[in-house]
Amino acid sequence: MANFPKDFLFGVATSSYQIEGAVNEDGRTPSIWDTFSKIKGKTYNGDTGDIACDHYHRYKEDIGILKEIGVKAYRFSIAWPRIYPEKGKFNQKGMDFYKKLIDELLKNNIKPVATIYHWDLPQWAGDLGGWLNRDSIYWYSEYSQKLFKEIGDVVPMWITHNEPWCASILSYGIGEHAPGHKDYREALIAAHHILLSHGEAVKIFRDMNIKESQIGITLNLTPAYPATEKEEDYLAAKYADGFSNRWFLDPIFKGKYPVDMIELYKKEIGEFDFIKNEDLGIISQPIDFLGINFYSRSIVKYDENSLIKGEAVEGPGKKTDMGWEISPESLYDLLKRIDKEYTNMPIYITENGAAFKDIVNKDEVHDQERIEYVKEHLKYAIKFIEDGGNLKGYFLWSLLDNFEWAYGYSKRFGIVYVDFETQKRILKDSAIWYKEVINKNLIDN
Ligand SMILES: N=[N+]=NCCCCNC(=O)[C@@H]1[C@H]2[C@H](O)[C@@H](O)[C@H](O)[C@@H](CO)[C@@H]12
Repeated sequence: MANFPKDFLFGVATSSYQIEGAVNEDGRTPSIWDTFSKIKGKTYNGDTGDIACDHYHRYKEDIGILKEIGVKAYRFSIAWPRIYPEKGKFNQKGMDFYKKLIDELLKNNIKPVATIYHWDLPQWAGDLGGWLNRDSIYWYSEYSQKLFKEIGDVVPMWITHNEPWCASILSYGIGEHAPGHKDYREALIAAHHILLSHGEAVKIFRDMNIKESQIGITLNLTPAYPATEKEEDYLAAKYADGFSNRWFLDPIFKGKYPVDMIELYKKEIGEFDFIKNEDLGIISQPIDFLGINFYSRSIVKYDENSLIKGEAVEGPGKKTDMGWEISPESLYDLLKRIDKEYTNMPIYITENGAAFKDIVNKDEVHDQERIEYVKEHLKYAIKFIEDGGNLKGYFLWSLLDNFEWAYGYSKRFGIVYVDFETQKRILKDSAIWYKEVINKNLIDN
């Protein structure tokens, strides 16, 4: 048996484009994901977020489920295209949806945790170059300042960005996510402007002196391990760590980009002329907490021909339906590393969870693999806390089965099953198990 601290914050997480639907309602205009998902071949089966979990209309029912599970906090994201459907034009109706959502959460004694940006950039911004345009920091500043004014007093935890790595590298470099570009220089420019917009939003938040509220950022961090004891594989792991983790951690916590990665990238992308003198000082504004999204680790072997001198090899552990190795001990390694090398400010695991092939049988879903996945990761979370680690909460990804980006509806991460034909919700065994963990504040072995 392993106990959590008494004030440990148990939550679940979702994001706007993945669950809301209602993409043309109350003034919302398209995001880059509305556009991208309609391009043939970009998403599994041509799936889009047009309807998703119809959460825009069913939010009261879904908050009722949060209440039933007993979560203390709910991490959701705000759809920028609902708030500013056109450049510079605020949409009160879009804002009113989130005010109603937050009111319902507070009525149910659930702490709202708002992510300002979870990848659904308004298409009007995409048309102006998106995150490649340095003006994106002004568009984002106007957006975040308006949110702080409208709901700053009822949202105790703000997350500026969800996974800058995915919003830049996966989207402008690898091309798997919107807008689907495959240009590594673009990817680093986008990453820089996203980080810069984070720093500007933190400055605005501080200047507004919003009481009883904290601000941070969520990074997806993937610990990298060498495939063998060979020196070249250790080098490959170092570069993989720079590619996934240090490129974002270092500017935020050390006020500089990692020199080894700048040297490595310079050959490919040329000069870093998009970085202005004052930028790193803005990016490294002090924050109140770090959000970490953890799913798996990477194991790499040296590869002379790859940009980052390495290629991933399959790990020995069991896999989730995403093909990601289940490696809970890597979460412990990661947390210890962050604590030792970066910060001992409060950390929240803002996403952790797994996709498995769920089968409905007489309105029940026996997802024991998902229970085991979450249980093992929570055990290592407790181990870190028992070491003195400043881990303050855990948000399970996700509340509902939802639109899994390029995988569409083919991958189910929810602890609540969604029948997308009928929109019926069914609590999986993992939801019942999580309810018990929260209620008892401990993990049974
Ligand atoms: N190097 N490297 N690799 C990074 C691999 C990215 C892993 N995917 C994520 O973190 C996304 C996060 C997202 O917030 C959520 O919107 C997604 O639904 C979940 C599930 O996919 C996770």
